[in-house]
Amino acid sequence: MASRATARAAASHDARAATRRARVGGAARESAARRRASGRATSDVDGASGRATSDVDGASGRATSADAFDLGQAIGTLARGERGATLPPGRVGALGVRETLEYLADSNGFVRRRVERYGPIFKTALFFKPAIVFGSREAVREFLKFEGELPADEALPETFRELHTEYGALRMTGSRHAATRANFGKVLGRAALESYAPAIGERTREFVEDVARRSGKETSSFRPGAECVDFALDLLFELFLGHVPEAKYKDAMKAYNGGLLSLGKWSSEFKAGKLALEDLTSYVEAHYRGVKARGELDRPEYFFYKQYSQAVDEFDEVFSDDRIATTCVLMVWGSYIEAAALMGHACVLLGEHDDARRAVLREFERVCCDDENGCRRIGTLADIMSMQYTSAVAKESLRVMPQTAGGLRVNPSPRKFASFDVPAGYVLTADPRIPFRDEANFPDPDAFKPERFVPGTHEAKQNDVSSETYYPGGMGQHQCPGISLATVMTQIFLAELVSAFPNGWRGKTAPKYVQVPIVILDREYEIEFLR
Ligand code: HEM
Repeated sequence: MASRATARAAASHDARAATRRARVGGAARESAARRRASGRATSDVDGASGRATSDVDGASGRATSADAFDLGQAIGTLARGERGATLPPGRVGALGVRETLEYLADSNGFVRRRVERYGPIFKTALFFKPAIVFGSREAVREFLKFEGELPADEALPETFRELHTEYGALRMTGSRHAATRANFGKVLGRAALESYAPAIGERTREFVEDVARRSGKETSSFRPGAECVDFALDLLFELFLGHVPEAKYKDAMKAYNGGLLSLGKWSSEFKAGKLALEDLTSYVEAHYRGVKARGELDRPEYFFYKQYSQAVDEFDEVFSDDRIATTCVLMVWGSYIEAAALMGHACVLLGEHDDARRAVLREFERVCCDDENGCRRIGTLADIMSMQYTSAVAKESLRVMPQTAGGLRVNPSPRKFASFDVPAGYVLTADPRIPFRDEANFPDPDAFKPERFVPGTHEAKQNDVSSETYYPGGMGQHQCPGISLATVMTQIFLAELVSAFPNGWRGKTAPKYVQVPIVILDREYEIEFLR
């Protein structure tokens, strides 16, 4: 409670300072760019004299209001041996406590305020580690040239590292990681989506019909934050295990997720998460062995198991049953909250944008409905691929309501990057939220405009998924292999929703979000459908 209050206080202080100092977008970016171009970008404490010199206005050279001496930053600069180095503008502080708490309280706002103040590259602290956050096209391009050599493992918190297990891809590099990713392609690529589509279509229709049945009155209410999470968890269990396990394993998955984000190994959440992981893995391993022993691996519901039964590691050794079971648990964990967050955000955005909602409905009717038979379920990848506008809604939802940051990488030795010095030990992160809000990439960036992502348009070509300006699943070696699955789930959900509730819906209050581990609608937030 106390730390939340501190975070809020820090956030509002910075917001006031930002309002005083900088305008949104162009001017601040230009000023930062000018500082860089003129080589006058300064470290927060002048290396030679120890004087505070932060944030000299790029155009005039006048000192600005942020010049007030910052003791925490001065101590941190000395302790980290950064005197004389030319780091990007920004503040790390002594231990990064203030920045970390502010980030945890409102991560999207945290990045937005700093971009307004410093431009598209700044230093800060993330999870108590000094970090350089960037997002211009040029910086991203330069980063990709060396990103493959950077360890991802060291940037992860200790609790996460242990619970993510030795089989977790986020901890791997090199040939071991490449072999692991080759298997992702088989369970998350095109053939996999083709295989999952009928189950996604069927379960989503049941889910939406259930919501519609709840109330015969004027309106029926829906809590997307809670209900999409529960739905996505069931569905992803079914896609990857071939069935939905009993409730205690769903609770175990939530406890496992809690453990991954716990503050320390001493915490009750970590201990509960560890036990939950053991329970889940034993359960999946026993189930997988049963399927294999009964010769059922070729049944369509066991597509995922089948692929992993043939998976090999970097030495061409087949995966052990234990590894297959752990991978399966990690995949459900890695996907359910992310997919649910996107479903919820897209639902809220469509509720607020009638034109977009009607366009999704028209597209669904064109693909799936006819006068004689009514509207069939979406059941094939071809159906999904032909719903380009609905796909664009999912992509634009990821842009206007980003749910995750980019991946974190630790810089192992001092380097020059984007003309700045980056000391060893700094986290480097290409943050998708920076290009997402850049006018140059997305004109009128605050507006929700799915048309931007309809294939064929100039913006769509420029911002293709995984481009240097649109990378909602991070970039480089650990780039998310599951965005397409989340998008497919969201497309089908939206299509069913607009068709079940053609008069639309609205929030009972303004949307509320939980910020950590990812940005997702609060479980209590309610919308009501209009009949
Ligand atoms: C819209 C939804 C999603 C978003 C925004 C998202 C975002 C991310 C991000 C930011 C990363 C880290 C990249 C990095 O460290 O560079 C990641 C990694 C990963 N994601 Fe997703 N994700 C989503 C959905 C999914 C789904 C549905 C799956 C399915 C299983 C999935 C599986 C993974 C895996 C396995 C990794 C680790 C890849 C590796 O280490 O090589 N994600 N995701």
